Amino acid sequence: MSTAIPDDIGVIPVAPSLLGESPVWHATERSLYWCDIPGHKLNRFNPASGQHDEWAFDTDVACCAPALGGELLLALRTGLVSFDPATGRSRPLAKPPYDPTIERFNDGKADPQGRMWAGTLYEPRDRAAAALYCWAGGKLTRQAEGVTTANGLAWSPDGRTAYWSDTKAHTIYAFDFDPVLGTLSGKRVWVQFPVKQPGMDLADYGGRPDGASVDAEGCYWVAMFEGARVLRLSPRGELLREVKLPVQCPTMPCFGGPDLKTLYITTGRENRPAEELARMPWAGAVLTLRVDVPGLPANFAKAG
Ligand SMILES: O=C1O[C@H](CS(=O)(=O)O)[C@@H](O)[C@H](O)[C@H]1O
Repeated sequence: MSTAIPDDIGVIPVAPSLLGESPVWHATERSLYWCDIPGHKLNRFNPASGQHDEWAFDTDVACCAPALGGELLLALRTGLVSFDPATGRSRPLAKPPYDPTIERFNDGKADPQGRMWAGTLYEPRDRAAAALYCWAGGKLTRQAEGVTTANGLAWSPDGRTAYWSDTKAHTIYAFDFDPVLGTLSGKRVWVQFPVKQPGMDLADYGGRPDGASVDAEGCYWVAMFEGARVLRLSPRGELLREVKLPVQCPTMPCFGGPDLKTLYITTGRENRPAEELARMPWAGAVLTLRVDVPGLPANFAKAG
């Protein structure tokens, strides 16, 4: 029997992604963009008109950020590009700073000053060899390391705290962020979730921290991959709210709509058991939830 969809949860009427990620509300286009990483697609949906567009790539499309000038910055497995949705053309910006046969970009977004940040996923997952890179002034530089699956990048409303997570370690870190220099310091564990034990039943597991977004009160909304829920954490890391979802693998929430009070949540279905997909047929869809506190608007990246 399939899990009932709660009254407060909506579903965007678009075919499911294999692994939806990096939802971002484009304020000037009044549209939501998101990536399907292994599906090699970038999606755009305008909720007012119902128009859906998609663009296919020949590699993994990890994350996207709207850019000044109408383009988008995309972190592909094969490097960073500036993509023009009007023409479908990509302009290469930077080569991958890793071996793309075993590593790829993962979660990323623009900071409040327009630098583009993207973390990586180290696919052998046998050591914490993934890192965080920043694109600014025409250069891609390594800014943090020591994780396996980089995720959860977000900034506090004053732009002085940066959040970053390692999904595999079930850990969210906080850093002091220098908005002028764009540097991270003072790395500390901000929230540690219980790690999944071998053979653990998913009903007894809360999930691991995946993508995230911050609201206007500085609270951190995080998708709990395999935990069928999103959480709202206070700036002190306390649990303020849990929203149960009708899919096992939410991947990232973002705020959108003209009032920034719709939470859009990407989800995944890749490699999930058939029994789970039969029970949770919305896996891979983008879910929606109205919230009381608006989100911070998405930052626009600078291509150059
Ligand atoms: O590939 C991905 O997978 C992880 C989920 S897992 O912890 O590796 O199982 C997800 O967090 C990540 O965002 C995604 O790109």
